Amino acid sequence: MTKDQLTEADRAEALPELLAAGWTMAEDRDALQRRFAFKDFRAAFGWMTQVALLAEKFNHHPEWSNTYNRVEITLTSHDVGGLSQRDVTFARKIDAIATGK
Ligand SMILES: C[C@H](O)[C@H](O)[C@H]1CNC2=NC(N)=NC(=O)C2=N1
Repeated sequence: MTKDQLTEADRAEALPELLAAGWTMAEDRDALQRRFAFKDFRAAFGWMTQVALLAEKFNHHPEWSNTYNRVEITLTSHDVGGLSQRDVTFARKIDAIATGK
């Protein structure tokens, strides 16, 4: 997987699907953000635990915060200073876990 920041062509290919799924582009930086709401804290933290294990497996880590049943998550690649293919892949996997796929 490339270590580079996404090109315009990469973005045109990958972003529409993620934006349709509920991700938004951060206003102040090259990053993807999404808010998730779960039934309760247990469900939110259980999901976070699965995402944390995934993050360790892929050595790609989210910026996130949790308040009771809500999680706000930001994906960006610190080493390239913006979005890389790793963020796209991670976002898709995160969505798959959240929807139980
Ligand atoms: C040393 C280690 O490989 C780096 O710190 C990794 C870990 N997880 C990471 N996660 C994210 N989102 N961006 C990075 O640049 C990054 N770098």
